[in-house]
Formats: sequence, C-alpha cells, structure tokens
Amino acid sequence: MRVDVITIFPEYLAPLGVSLIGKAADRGLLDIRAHDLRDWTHDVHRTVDDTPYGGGPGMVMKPEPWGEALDAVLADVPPESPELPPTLVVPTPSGRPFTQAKAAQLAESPWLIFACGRYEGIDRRVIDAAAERMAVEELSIGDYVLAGGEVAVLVMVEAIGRLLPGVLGNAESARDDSFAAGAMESLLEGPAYTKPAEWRGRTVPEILTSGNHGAIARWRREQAFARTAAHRPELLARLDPAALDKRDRLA
Ligand SMILES: Nc1cc(-c2cccs2)n[nH]1
Repeated sequence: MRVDVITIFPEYLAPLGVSLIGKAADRGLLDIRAHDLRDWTHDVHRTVDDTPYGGGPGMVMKPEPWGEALDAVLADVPPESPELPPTLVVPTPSGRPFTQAKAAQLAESPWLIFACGRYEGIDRRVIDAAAERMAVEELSIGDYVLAGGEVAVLVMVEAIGRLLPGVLGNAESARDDSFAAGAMESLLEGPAYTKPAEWRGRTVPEILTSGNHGAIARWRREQAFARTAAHRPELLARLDPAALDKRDRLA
C-alpha cells in the first residue's frame, strides 16, 4: 500500500517509521511518503492559511497550496495502482466515525492520501474539487478536538496498516481484536494474563490454565460480554439476537 501524507508538520509523522508500521515499511508492505504542504507555496512567508470568509475565530487553510500539492502527489502514480485513483482521507472532527470496519475497508485500497488540516479546516473547495477525481473520506477518530490532523493520521495509518497481509504475525492476528468483524464485532476484549501464575498474591483465573480450550473460549466470550456491558453497553444493542442467545448458552 502506498500512503501519502500532506502536512505542514512532516516531522510529526516520524513515529510511522518506528515499530510495527516502520518494520512493515522496511519490508516493503507500506510505502509511506510525507509531503510538506509549504513546498507548494510561492510567497516568502510560505503562507498556507488565511482568515475565514464570513468572519469567526481562527484560520482556514488556503486552497491553492492544497490544489498544487494534490496535483503533484496524484501525478506520481504508484505502479500497484495504475488504474485505480487513490482515496483521499481527511481527518476532521466533523467527519464520519473512523471505526475498525472503516479501517478494514481502507486496508483494501492500494493507495491512500491523507490531508492533514488544522482545526478550523481546509477551504471546502479543495475537498469538493478532489471528490471529482477520487474517493474522499472525511473521518473523525473521536468526539474531541485536536489542533491538527497529524495525530489522527498516526492513529489511522496504524489501525489500517496492522490489517495488511503480513504485517501482523499469525500469533498477533487481528481476528480476535475488539471490534474485529465476526465473533468479536461490537464486543470489547476481556482481561489478559501472563506469567507468573501468582503476582503479589494475585493468581490467574483457573480456567485459563485448565487446558480446556472450549471452556476457555466460552469464559473469554463471557468476559467480553461483561466488559462490554460495563464499558460500552450501547454496543450490545448492535449484536444480533443469535449472538446474545449464544452468550446465554455460553455461560
Ligand atoms: N477526531 C478529530 C479530528 C480532529 C482534527 C483533524 C484535523 C484538525 S483537528 N480533531 N478531532
């Protein structure tokens, strides 16, 4: 997967070169390129924003640098996506929710371009113009406000990148993640334990050392239901009755 990130703080994306995503990039599973939006400005101050039409606080990002930046990125078509245009992902507090399902959907794309705006946003005409030549996803990572989109891009690239084939070893499969499609969809993961068997007087639930894998799976599902009921009861409403019914049988 090719990932282009356009930002005024390219150094903010340095963490993408570390750990899981960094190793995936080293192995060629991801081709991540950060671009400085100011490279497409032409004034001595390298201006990227201006005051909002209609008044109001803050600054809005100007359309010209964005238009030229997107033109330049789009002109450098990756070989693995010769026909398919990229998807433009725009992090914004006013976007649709970025969910595990959305991460899985975006993980199918061969080419993603992330546009990092500042809080007050990017001139709307940039998004409208882009939507005429590629898919555009305006996505929120949560109901809180950041100063800019860079942190949201780190979150999304990690959530998407870890789903790519070969990035996680089999042992780390994303299959059993919280929110993962299938059995764990809409359920939070339950508690996890490792050695030692006793730590500061606290032991591990006996079921987990019983060797009874069927009973362990049932216990883990029950724990997932309990944790979901405690922390995110609204997710249980999403479960189909069969899954809830299965829970009762599992108990
Ligand atoms: N979920 C979310 C996204 C954002 C921002 C994206 C770009 C600037 S602020 N805040 N919160």
